[in-house]
Amino acid sequence: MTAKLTTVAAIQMVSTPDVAENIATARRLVAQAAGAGATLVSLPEYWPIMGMTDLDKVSHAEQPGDGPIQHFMAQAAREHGIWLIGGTLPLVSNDVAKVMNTTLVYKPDGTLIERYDKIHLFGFNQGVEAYDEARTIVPGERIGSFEAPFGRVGLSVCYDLRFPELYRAMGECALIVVPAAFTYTTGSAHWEVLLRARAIENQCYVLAAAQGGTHRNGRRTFGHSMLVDPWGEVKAVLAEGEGVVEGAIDTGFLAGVRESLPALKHRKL
Ligand SMILES: O=C(O)CCC(=O)C(=O)O
Repeated sequence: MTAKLTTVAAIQMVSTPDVAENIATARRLVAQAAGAGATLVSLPEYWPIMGMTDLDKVSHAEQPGDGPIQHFMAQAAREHGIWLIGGTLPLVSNDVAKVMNTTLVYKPDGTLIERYDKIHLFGFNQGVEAYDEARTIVPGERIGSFEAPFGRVGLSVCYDLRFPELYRAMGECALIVVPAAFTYTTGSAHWEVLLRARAIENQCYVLAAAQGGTHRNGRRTFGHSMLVDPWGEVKAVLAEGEGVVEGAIDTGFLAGVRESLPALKHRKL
């Protein structure tokens, strides 16, 4: 296979409770990424709505295939001719009190090609800081991936990053994406090491688009959107605030890492 270079981008946001405002921000940052040459762009987890209570996400959930958030994503993919990984948005679930935390993937012609519902729901209680996604989210049950021109792309969301068996179950991917809204507390301790570990053990690129900053309800997210290469090196990173992180997927480098250190072939289990 001839080596191929593809520019990819992670969008970092500090999303607000205002869906229209977040769509306007995403529109501007996706255009910036595409203008700089990215042909695959990922938005962060909960990019259309953050900084309220978790329960408020339920009232903003869209029906699959309908609503301003999905309309924007399909239109942005088509307008820029990019693969768009739509971070996550709240979609209605079969429980009226809960949503699915969902990644939708659009092809460059704006067609929806994949849906992944976050499987692992975050729970954390340190006394002053506590989260329990299971109160408002229904977990997904199906692994998500799709074929891009440079290879297979595996889908995961935020807390999923802590479960290496999910990535093994995807099969060999050239790229794993991790839209996230990591807490500042757990992110400063674990985010980079987990992303680099997933890249090293799966010998693939990892693109993580994050929320990064202080949201209107006072919640602080860790940011540090990044691209990690299959050797585990961080190629690009943005610590905090809105912006775009860009880098290249190099299939020649990927093949070289797998050839010189054939750990994936040496698996016994
Ligand atoms: O795993 C973590 O430390 C953070 C996860 C998280 O914030 C989430 O899944 O929303």
